[in-house]
Amino acid sequence: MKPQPCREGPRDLMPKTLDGQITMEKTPSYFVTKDAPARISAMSNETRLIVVVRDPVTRAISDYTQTLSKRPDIPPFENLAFKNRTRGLINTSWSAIQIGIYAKYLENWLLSIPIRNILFVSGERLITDPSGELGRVQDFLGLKRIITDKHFYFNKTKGFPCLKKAEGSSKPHCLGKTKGRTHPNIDQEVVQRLHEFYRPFNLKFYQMTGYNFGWDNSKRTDI
Ligand SMILES: Nc1ncnc2c1ncn2[C@@H]1O[C@H](COP(=O)(O)OS(=O)(=O)O)[C@@H](OP(=O)(O)O)[C@H]1O
Repeated sequence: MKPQPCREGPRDLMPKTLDGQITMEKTPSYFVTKDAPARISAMSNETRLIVVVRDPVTRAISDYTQTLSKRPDIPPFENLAFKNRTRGLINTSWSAIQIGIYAKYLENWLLSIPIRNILFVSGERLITDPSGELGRVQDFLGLKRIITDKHFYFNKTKGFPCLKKAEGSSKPHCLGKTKGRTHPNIDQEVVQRLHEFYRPFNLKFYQMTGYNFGWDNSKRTDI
């Protein structure tokens, strides 16, 4: 059977772009969607990807916190994270755990997209140095560095950097309530076991991207 033309592909859903304009689309789940790389590559070989990654252990806890906010009756993180806690067997079929195996997903992307077309942004540095990370984003997209540290301030109440002025307004703007939630306290032994679990995958990811994200307490190097 011949493949049918894809009608509702990402391109059909995007606004028309004039020369000199860049259209951006943000769908975090693309990173872990098997067919996304080939479909995006078939759509245009000029597509650039920006992937924000954070320590997979924190990511798993953040993912759990998000689910917990919608379904407060779910079991504790510690129960979901293991297939067998006594034996320290991690439940890799739980999506919160699986998505953090970044190297596995990146391998699939690299079958369709050259690594030079992918920018990896450190989720940790996006918080500690938002203008630095956004500087890299602007360079990667071939844009003039318009956004600088002058645009941000640290909001103590939110506990995160916020914009001094939102676009089209003179008022400060922080991200909404669903960004920067307080995480539940997780048993430190479980956190430790998860760090051990991710370590080889993280090291592979550092090798593939050429950047040590510093999630394994080893020396961090700049891109
Ligand atoms: N400036 C600023 N303000 C608030 N939050 C910030 C900021 N920069 C990065 N972060 C981190 O972004 C995390 C939420 O992103 P999401 O996981 O919802 O992103 S997405 O679902 O992939 O779109 C969110 O994760 P949680 O802390 O677990 O809520 C934040 O840690």
